Amino acid sequence: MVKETLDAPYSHYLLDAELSQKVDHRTTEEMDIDGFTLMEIAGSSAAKKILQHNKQLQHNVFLCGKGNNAGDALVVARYLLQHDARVTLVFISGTDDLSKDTQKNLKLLRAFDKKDRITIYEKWSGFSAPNNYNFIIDGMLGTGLTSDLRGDYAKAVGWANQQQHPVLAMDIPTGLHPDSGEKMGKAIEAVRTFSFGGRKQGFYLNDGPAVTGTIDYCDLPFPNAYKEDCKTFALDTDWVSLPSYTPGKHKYDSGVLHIVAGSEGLTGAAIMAARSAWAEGLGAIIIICPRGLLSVFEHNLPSVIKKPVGKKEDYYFKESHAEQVQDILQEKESSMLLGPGLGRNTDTISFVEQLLTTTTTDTIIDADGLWCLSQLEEWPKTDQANWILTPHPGELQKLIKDEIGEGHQRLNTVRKLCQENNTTILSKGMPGIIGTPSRKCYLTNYNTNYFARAGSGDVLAGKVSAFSALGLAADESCAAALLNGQQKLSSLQKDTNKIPEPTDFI
Ligand SMILES: NC(=O)C1=CN([C@@H]2O[C@H](COP(=O)(O)OP(=O)(O)OC[C@H]3O[C@@H](n4cnc5c(N)ncnc54)[C@H](OP(=O)(O)O)[C@@H]3O)[C@@H](O)[C@H]2O)[C@H](O)CC1
Ligand SMILES: [K+]
Repeated sequence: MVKETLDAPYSHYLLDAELSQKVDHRTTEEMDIDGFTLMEIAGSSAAKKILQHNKQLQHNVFLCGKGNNAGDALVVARYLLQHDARVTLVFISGTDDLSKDTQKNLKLLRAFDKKDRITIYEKWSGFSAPNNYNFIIDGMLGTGLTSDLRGDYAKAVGWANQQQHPVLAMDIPTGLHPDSGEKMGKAIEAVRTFSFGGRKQGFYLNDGPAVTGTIDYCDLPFPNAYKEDCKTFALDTDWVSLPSYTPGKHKYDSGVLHIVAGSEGLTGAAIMAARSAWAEGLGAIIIICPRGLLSVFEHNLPSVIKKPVGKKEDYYFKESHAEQVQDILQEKESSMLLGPGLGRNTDTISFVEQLLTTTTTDTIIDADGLWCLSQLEEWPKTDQANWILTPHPGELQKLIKDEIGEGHQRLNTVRKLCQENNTTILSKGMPGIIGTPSRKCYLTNYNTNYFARAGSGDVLAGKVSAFSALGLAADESCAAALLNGQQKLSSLQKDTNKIPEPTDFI
């Protein structure tokens, strides 16, 4: 099994609807903490955060469904009422069928209203918005969403999204699927989402990032052990430590990376990857290339050692080169980056197959290396070899020989592929997904669309390979590379409005 070392704190566990409901259920059943208490904790912590940021609240509109999500909103309403704000409640499904705890909270809210400051609409059709108000609070649907938005729910969401007033969502923007991040017909476009007891996986997939706004995590007293089934985590700089540079005594003590790359006309990718890896402080980078390309690398990469294979007239890798490459790899303990600019000759596919069949070196496979792999009937992976694959969506599709779809489907594909092949995958796209052999997946929490430019993939592959060569485990190498990109992006955005170029991430 590939060694995995990422260990997300519980605050970075991303729940799906099933796990949310299971954790909720176990807490009420086994810990004897009733749902009303959980609702009070959820709603009161959201209310306190709202009041902290907004001292002058005069009037707020609450859109309520009939389940417990509405109960959370009613708790918020009570706190705001206590701070003298007026409250308009709209019950999309009326009040006859409210869940038990939501019913209780409505009764309690009414008991707090001594100054006639609450207006209640029992159905959507009669609702007319007050002239002036601060926020729309979305308490229509949470984890109980089961299908595309029906009837008046869809109308209420459409209305809320057209208003100038910001929408604050309870737990999940109504209409967003908690697991897939897809809009179920329509979804509330929130400026802030108060997420109770755990952020939801769907916030980071598909439409999720566009509609959740700022996510405020509100803790609930759920025992950590109940979350152990969780297999999806948010990747963030606050819990993954990036490696710091420590020079070794000798160049071969400080991390060695072999880059097996290049074919005629395709040397740029390897040059970008080598520069990117070199910037992380490796002791040595050794480019292994077909001998005919030696002068290109000599000219462009003075700090890099070159080990050409084959004859002067070889401009791409052939099967007969595999043994020589394997001998070079065995000279030094190292990681290998296989793929940048390899080209797509039939002989190169055989070379890749032959090399992978024999090598036990930790291998990062990118670009044409992935293409060659996709042409093979079976992956020639030895049990001892640790692989990291770094496909963009098109390459992933080729690898599985099927459609992969958007974020959620891609997440499921990556999870399955990693487990079946005992490999780590850094799946590029929005979000970036790291998949591991144990089925655990990590999702990036920033706009990775900035990397969708030619050359970015080579820079990223260089970083993953550098961190692997520096001794990080496969999952950590991917995480460090993605977070390295996030840090560079945020310092670039602080200093300038320039559209980031791949070289900015070196
Ligand atoms: N996680 C926790 O521990 C806590 C969660 N809280 C909050 O509770 C919600 C989940 O509450 P739940 O009652 O299970 O579900 P919802 O409030 O989301 O709503 C379920 C009702 O919605 C109807 N429904 C479902 N899909 C649709 C749709 N597409 N269109 C219209 N209506 C829909 C459904 O009614 P049916 O009669 O149609 O079946 C449900 O009745 C969670 O998200 C948190 O906000 C607690 O307050 C704290 C602890
Ligand atoms: K909601």
